[in-house]
Amino acid sequence: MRLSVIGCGYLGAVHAASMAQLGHDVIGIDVDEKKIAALREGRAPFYEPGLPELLTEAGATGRLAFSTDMADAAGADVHFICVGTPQVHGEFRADLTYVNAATAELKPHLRPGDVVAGKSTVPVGTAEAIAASLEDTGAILVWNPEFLREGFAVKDTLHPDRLVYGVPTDADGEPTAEGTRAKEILDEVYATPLSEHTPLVVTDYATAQLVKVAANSFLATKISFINAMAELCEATGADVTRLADAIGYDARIGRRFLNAGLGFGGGCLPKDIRAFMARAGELGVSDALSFLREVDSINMRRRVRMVDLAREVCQGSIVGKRVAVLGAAFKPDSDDVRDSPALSVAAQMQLQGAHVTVTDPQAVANAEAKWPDLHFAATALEAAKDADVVLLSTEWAEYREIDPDALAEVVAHKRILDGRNVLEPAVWRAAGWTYRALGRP
Ligand SMILES: NC(=O)C1=CN([C@@H]2O[C@H](COP(=O)(O)OP(=O)(O)OC[C@H]3O[C@@H](n4cnc5c(N)ncnc54)[C@H](O)[C@@H]3O)[C@@H](O)[C@H]2O)C=CC1
Ligand SMILES: O=C(O)[C@H]1O[C@H](OP(=O)(O)OP(=O)(O)OC[C@H]2O[C@@H](n3ccc(=O)[nH]c3=O)[C@H](O)[C@@H]2O)[C@H](O)[C@@H](O)[C@@H]1O
Repeated sequence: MRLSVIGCGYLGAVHAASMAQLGHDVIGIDVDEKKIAALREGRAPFYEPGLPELLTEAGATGRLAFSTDMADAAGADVHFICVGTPQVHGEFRADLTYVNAATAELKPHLRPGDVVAGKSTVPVGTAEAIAASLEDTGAILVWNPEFLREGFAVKDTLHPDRLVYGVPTDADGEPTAEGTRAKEILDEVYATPLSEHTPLVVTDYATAQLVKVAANSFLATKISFINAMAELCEATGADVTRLADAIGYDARIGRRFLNAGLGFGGGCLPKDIRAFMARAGELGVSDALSFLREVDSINMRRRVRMVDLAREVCQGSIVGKRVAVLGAAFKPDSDDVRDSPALSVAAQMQLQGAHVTVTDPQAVANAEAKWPDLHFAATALEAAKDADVVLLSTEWAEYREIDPDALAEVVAHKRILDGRNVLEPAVWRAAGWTYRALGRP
């Protein structure tokens, strides 16, 4: 099939390349000329494992092209909307400027029967408004939320846990004739994953939009739950990692997403729970989501607590202290620094008078662009030179496996803060280090 993917960021670039890999003819559109220039040369504009290979393979087939001109989307059977929906500065709600602009720019190029598939994460009600705005084109809007994780984006796109289509429905909630037609077209797009027995949920617009923010809210809640337990562990001398293991053996709870530490960041979970709260307020049901306020607060408290912990290990003050921060990305295997807990803590410590040097295997350039006042180093050993305290803030494999003796050679004081609860305390203590973590003795 002929597909267009509008917005070629972390979601769209992977979606475009993956769809070409599935055998479709794909045109990726973005307003960012640099991004499109890189993609045209078969280079990934950001770090995502597997994407460079996919771009090379799919590019070689001639099925994958990129453009900054929306007119090049004309003629596609399905147009995927993958533009950003960031948090409005200073408010909780989502900024729909890009979604609205992209659909308005696409509109003149739509033919009756074309499918427009929204993948961006939006407040419930957005799909209905877009469908109304496109009504006179005869195109059919489907809401097709995306659940990929950065770092696993290629695998998650080619082998998703589930697919969700929000289609036009009648008064009984059943797909209309247009809804059924759109489902058939999307089934063709996703024929390969569907043939792998990927569960498919076909529903109305409102449910499809809510599925996405409900899923992210649940994940955020799970992380904040274990971080709340970490606070209790800290007050009682208990170990949150053992607690997570023990409750995680209950299949109803499950161990995944129970890793306590610096909490969640990134371009999605924080802004999605806030936008969800804002939307609930507009709908007059803010009480239903008041718990998300606490989820957010628990999460943000972790960052503050980590700065306090640094102060504690430095005998009460970090002023003038050299702090090495291992990790800038919001999670390992990504160069994304949007709302990164690592950088947020690094910046706080710097603001409070510490001399902070940050390193990351992939995210230094993005981090430097966002926080030019911080110092950066290429490697952990370089960052840790003469450090009074080292903070492991993003659990990249190379930091999890770092040798305490090698690190000891370069630091001024052997003090390690394990912001992700991934180091073995006994090993570090045996090597003469002061080891501290959030929720672990
Ligand atoms: N990053 C992720 O892992 C996931 C993101 N999402 C959602 O997908 C959406 C996109 O997220 P990301 O890819 O992370 O954002 P991003 O910021 O990396 O990419 C958005 C892209 O849209 C482009 N764009 C903006 N206006 C445009 C227009 N009028 N026409 C064409 N392109 C335009 C931007 O230049 C940018 O390259 C958001 O709603 C996000 O919540 C959903 C699931 C996973
Ligand atoms: O909507 C989105 O964009 C995506 O948001 C998240 O994916 P992502 O942001 O890539 O990363 P996660 O793996 O969910 O991690 C988010 C944050 O939570 C933190 N985290 C994760 C797991 C955990 O146990 N503890 C924890 O603190 C991570 O360090 C990271 O900062 C969801 O997992 C995806 O399903 C969703 O599609």
